[in-house]
Amino acid sequence: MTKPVVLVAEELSEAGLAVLGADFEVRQTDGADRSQLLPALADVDALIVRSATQVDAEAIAAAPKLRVVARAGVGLDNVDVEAATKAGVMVVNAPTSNITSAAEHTVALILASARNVAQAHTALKSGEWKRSKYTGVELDEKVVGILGLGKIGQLVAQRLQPFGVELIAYDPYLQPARAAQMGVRLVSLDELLQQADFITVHLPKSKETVGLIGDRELHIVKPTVRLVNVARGGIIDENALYSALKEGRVAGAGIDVFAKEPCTDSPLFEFDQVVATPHLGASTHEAQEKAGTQVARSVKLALAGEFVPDAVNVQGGAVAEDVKPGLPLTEKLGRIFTALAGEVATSLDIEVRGEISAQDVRVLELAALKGVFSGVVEDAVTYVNAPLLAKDRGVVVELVTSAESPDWRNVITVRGVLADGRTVSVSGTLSGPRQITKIVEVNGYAMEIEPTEHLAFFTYADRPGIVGTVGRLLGEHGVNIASMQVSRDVKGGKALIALTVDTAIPSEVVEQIAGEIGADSGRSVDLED
Ligand SMILES: NC(=O)C1=CN([C@@H]2O[C@H](COP(=O)(O)OP(=O)(O)OC[C@H]3O[C@@H](n4cnc5c(N)ncnc54)[C@H](O)[C@@H]3O)[C@@H](O)[C@H]2O)C=CC1
Ligand SMILES: O=C(O)C(=O)COP(=O)(O)O
Repeated sequence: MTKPVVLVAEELSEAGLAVLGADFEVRQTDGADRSQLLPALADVDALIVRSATQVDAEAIAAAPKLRVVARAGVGLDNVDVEAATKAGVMVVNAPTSNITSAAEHTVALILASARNVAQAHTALKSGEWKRSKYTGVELDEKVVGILGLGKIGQLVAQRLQPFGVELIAYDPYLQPARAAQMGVRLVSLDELLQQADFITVHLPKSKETVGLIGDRELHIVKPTVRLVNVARGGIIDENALYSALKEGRVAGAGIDVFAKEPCTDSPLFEFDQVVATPHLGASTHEAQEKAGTQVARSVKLALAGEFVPDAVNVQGGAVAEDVKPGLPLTEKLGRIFTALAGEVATSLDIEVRGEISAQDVRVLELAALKGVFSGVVEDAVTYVNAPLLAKDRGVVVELVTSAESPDWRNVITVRGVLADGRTVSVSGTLSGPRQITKIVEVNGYAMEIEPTEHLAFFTYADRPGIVGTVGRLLGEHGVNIASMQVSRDVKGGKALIALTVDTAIPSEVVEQIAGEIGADSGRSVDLED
């Protein structure tokens, strides 16, 4: 079997490569070079990048086999998540891998700016012993304004507290009480600009935040203010900052990120009071090891078709331990549903009953849809595009939960209404300490069978001799029965035979059996990949 191909388009830690191990063919390319990147994408299953690779719609279109884009770091502004979602490609990042490093680098730039470390260093090494020129300012009793009190903003706040600063922040998406717990007072953007002696930016780059600190804003700051940006270039408008520095409306700046990178000739470099680093916020051994191993694990999970907690374009977050075993079961229920229905339903209910309904089970809806559409569309169906496939086909999907489950501790049902009004349903459960999966209901008939690779279901008028006929016909075609169950509504009413068999039943044999027993319906289901 050929190994899945993982294209590593930027430097990835040894530890990350080690996690990928021997199960993958790992290729390297320079993601910043389009002429290398685009052809290299032709047959890759996964792509790992940092901030220098533009994973835009063109790159995604150049990668027809691509299943996951992994960003070994935080910012996803270089990945077109919408285009990836449309193509069914999962996008993951490593959201906490480098936040400590970014926060520490921020503190380094704040202190470097306050005490002219870089300028004095350069002067001294070129033979100048200048002390008064590089007189700085203390942090003690100063006001530090944090733009964006998210993961990194909060770590910066914690780290600056012991310096005796007053902390204020602008973040309209955070509760003031939560900020107060961290010793930070939430204020409006203008209040922050007017009050702060140091301003540090920790916002994501978005339509809203690009240019958030522009000309107007830099006219209302204190002239003694020092600005630090370890978030993304362009959030502080570079031209506006240039003018403000030139006109003495800003005292200094510490800049790690630029509107266009790499950047080696920014006009900002002409100012002695600007200390700059080449996007080094995440560049520590520790952060790179964490980012590399986290994304490598996510890539492995994604390519194995498993749930990936760090995925950003599919329901993320931790899946409760009790819910995890329900994922493969629910996907199988979806596939059985489609085999039984033989067509796309107009509406689908994913019902989760019993103890697990107390957990966040939304991911089970995705698993069901993945199963339902797996046999239907040509393209690979993933947790990412399954909801889009349902939407495109006008299938109304509802997740229903209930704590009540009279017969089983937990039951998951996929039930759908077809165009002619018929209802098709299939239910499964996980039982015992080993979480054995069982199908416990099909179209209203109770049963207990394992969802093995090959299944078949026949509905017919209840009468003697049917089991024998089914057994004989399968035997004649060399299909070995592993288990068989008969379930009926009332004696002499309708009955359903559920079979598990060792090999796939050819469709003509299914038809022959259905014909000989006068079945209303006969369906075989193959669950192997
Ligand atoms: N220089 C470097 O090497 C690194 C840079 N970064 C960048 O740092 C930035 C922050 O990262 P995290 O703290 O992990 O993100 P986060 O998502 O945890 O925090 C962002 C915060 O900004 C707030 N926010 C969003 N839009 C806003 C708006 N329009 N106005 C005010 N507040 C707004 C959010 O409510 C949130 O609290 C990102 O841009 C990321 O790409 C991250 C790691 C390393
Ligand atoms: O994680 C982030 O958002 C960063 O900015 C780090 O970028 P990098 O991985 O160092 O190219």
